[in-house]
Amino acid sequence: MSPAHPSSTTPSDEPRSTPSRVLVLNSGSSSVKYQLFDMRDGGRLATGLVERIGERTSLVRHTPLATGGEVRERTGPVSDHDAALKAMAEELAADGLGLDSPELAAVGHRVVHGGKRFTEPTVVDDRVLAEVERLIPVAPLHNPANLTGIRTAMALRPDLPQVAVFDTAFHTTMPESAARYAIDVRTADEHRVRRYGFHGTSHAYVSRATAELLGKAPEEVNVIVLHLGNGASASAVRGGRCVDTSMGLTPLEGLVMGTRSGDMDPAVIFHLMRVGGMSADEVDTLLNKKSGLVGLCGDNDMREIRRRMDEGDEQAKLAFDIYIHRLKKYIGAYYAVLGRVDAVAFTAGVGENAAPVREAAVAGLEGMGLAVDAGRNAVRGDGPRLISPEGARVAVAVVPTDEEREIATQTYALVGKNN
Ligand SMILES: Nc1ncnc2c1ncn2[C@@H]1O[C@H](COP(=O)(O)OP(=O)(O)O)[C@@H](O)[C@H]1O
Ligand SMILES: CC(=O)OP(=O)(O)O
Ligand SMILES: [Mg+2]
Repeated sequence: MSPAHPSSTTPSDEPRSTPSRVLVLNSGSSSVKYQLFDMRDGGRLATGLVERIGERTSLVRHTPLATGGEVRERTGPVSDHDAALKAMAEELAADGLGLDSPELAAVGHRVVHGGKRFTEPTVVDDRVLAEVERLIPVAPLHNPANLTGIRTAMALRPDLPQVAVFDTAFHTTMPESAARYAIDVRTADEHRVRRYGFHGTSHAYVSRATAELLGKAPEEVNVIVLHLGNGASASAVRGGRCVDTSMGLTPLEGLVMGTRSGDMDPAVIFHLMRVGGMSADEVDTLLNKKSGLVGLCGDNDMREIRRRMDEGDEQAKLAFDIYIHRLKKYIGAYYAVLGRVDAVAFTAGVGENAAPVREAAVAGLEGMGLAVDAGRNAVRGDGPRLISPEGARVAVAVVPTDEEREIATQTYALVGKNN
């Protein structure tokens, strides 16, 4: 692929090497996170985020790792995703790492909903854009932001491959018995109602990294992955392939999350509409944005919930107990689905940092071979680590996820293959 523009970062008299940088965009409903990688050595050149998009106090934070410069941070209104991506492009350009760089090989995008069709990372063309757009009704918080990210990057660098890496892809191996809801088959098929699952890039990465931690090949191990971030999901991975996951048609099903309810009797919705007089949109907002931990106790950050619990706050304690109860149910369910479990891996913001959550989730499961060693659980660290006692039948581990690196790896592999 030939670069479109000359760049200030590469003196014109130097021979140009094959482009080896990948920019990864993870656009959420109100934030854009980005990372720039040099794929020759896997080094991170820059990372950044734009938060609270659409508010007056949006935050832009850029960390120029390549130059070793100071973290740059500013607050002020960033009106929409388009503006957020322009802010990102400016920050990168200020470090000589702009999108016009001939060293950029591709942009990798996290796309949350890819339906049933996309089982692999895919170079974006009009057909892909149309399909991601068609799926907006089942990922209203995520797919529109993902599309804006792709379109803006395309406008800035029309010559560059844009690669979509789908949250749903890893889960397409689920058997029909796990993927189907027990509803009328014709209605389900007509409206493509089935369980797709999300956070797949993280579940794939963490299940592989867990096998590595155990010194085994992915094909040899069965792992339960607990991705506990603001959005949260569990998966059952047999020999490297996903056989069940807790999120469904949309990222609302399953575990208790920061702002989402997770599982409940679907009749709650009819009840709220018929008896509570709420509209479909109001119930949607209630369950996606005002439920979960924030709905139960007013806070969605596990740090704040633990702090309140330390002060004897009963509401925070109940929210924590409900969160843990659901988590434990999924561990049990996936143990049964897998039959044999080699490891349970905790990951994402809560899973990697909240030792009390890990301890409580596994408490009482000694009969299943699951236990946490208090000393090991209390150790803070960056890398994958075991927290189960020596000689435990089932390994319990903390395995930090790295969705951006995984997206970069998949993007670079695909672009390399196509060249
Ligand atoms: N030190 C910590 N202790 C407990 N919980 C933490 C800690 N750091 C982060 N978290 C939790 O992680 C959440 C964010 O997780 P993250 O995986 O970054 O979410 P997302 O990618 O969905 O935005 C926070 O809302 C908070 O609940
Ligand atoms: C799919 C999903 O829930 O993503 P996130 O955790 O980034 O909101
Ligand atoms: Mg996340």
